[in-house]
Amino acid sequence: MTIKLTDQEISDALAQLKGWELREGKLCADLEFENFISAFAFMTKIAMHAEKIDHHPEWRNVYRNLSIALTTHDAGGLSAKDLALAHAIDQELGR
Ligand SMILES: C[C@H](O)[C@H](O)[C@H]1CNC2=NC(N)=NC(=O)C2=N1
Repeated sequence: MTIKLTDQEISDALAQLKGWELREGKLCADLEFENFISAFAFMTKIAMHAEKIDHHPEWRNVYRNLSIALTTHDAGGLSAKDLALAHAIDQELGR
């Protein structure tokens, strides 16, 4: 069972993360790319990383837009794994 972050831990983490916000208990970001292929190429890179760390995003892609929501199913909320994946996504974005 993965340990769920406390509200304080989440608040502290959000202060470190730019472009992410808490929505309905999930760590969310809305991204816009140059075109569909750029968005999908990004998703492919993140998919490979997610598989490597065995932690997967919930996401919705419409054309060049990608909405990401991170949560840890077996913690019933946010865990350190979500923060790590958010940082990996930001690194891939170069932000
Ligand atoms: C069986 C498999 O290891 C688990 O389902 C992993 C895979 N990826 C996961 N991803 C996310 N976001 N939350 C999980 O609890 C989770 N658990």
